[in-house]
Amino acid sequence: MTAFRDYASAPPQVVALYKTNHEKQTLDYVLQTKERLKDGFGKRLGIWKVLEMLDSLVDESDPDTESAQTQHALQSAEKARRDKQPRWMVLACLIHDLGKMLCLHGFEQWSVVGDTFPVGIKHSEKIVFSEFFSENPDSRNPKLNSKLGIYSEGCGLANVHMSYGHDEYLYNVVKDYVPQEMAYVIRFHSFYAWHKEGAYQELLDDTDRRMLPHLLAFNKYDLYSKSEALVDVESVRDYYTELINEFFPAEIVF
Ligand SMILES: O[C@H]1[C@H](O)[C@@H](O)[C@H](O)[C@@H](O)[C@H]1O
Ligand SMILES: [Fe+2]
Ligand SMILES: [Fe+2]
Repeated sequence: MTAFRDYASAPPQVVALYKTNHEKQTLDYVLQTKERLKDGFGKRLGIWKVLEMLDSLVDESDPDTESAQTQHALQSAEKARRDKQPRWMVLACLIHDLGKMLCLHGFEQWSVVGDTFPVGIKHSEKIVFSEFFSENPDSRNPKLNSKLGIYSEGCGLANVHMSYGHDEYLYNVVKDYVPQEMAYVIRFHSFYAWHKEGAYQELLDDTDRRMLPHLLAFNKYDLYSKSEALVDVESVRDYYTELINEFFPAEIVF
């Protein structure tokens, strides 16, 4: 593998996913979906169990991995663990994509995976496949298509509606159990137009500036672990169940 995130030569399913995602993720869609999932699916599950449930889910938006999500989680976490990252960071790596279990509840991949972006504001050209926003109805609404849109300068990303997907869903599920840094990394890890490309500076507040280094440290494990050897699940199970138990009760509501 030569480079990660090479969307210029991405396979057709990646392009198709982003086309649908960019056309359908409107402010209305996001508000409705947040309301619909505000209490999740009301199902009590253990974190490790959800991780195992993802062992046949392959992310169609990702040009860099054909492995199932259970492996992606373990590869990211193992890389962070080898680097002696704090325990919260290793756990963040392990669970950050668990929100993809939305796919097991009938959500189509365009509504679950891929990079995220703010809605209710002009779409930045720094978002991958930004040309597909021409078919998003919000692009034709002058109120939603200006420099600040529905937001005010420096309002902070916590007050911005992001396109809905695995990040926002999981943030909502885990936010009361984990440290702020960890919740933040989970919520914004797919917002590459900001954390990698520097777009949307006008929305940031001090919390966002304080959290950015954690997000960038995390991103290294999320992205650059994808070409590594597969992890033998049984050999790391005890280590990770102990780590999970340090932060979470046996079951939480998904
Ligand atoms: O294709 C990937 C994948 O869906 C990741 O889970 C997400 O966090 C990334 O932003 C995206 O580029
Ligand atoms: Fe992700
Ligand atoms: Fe990931």
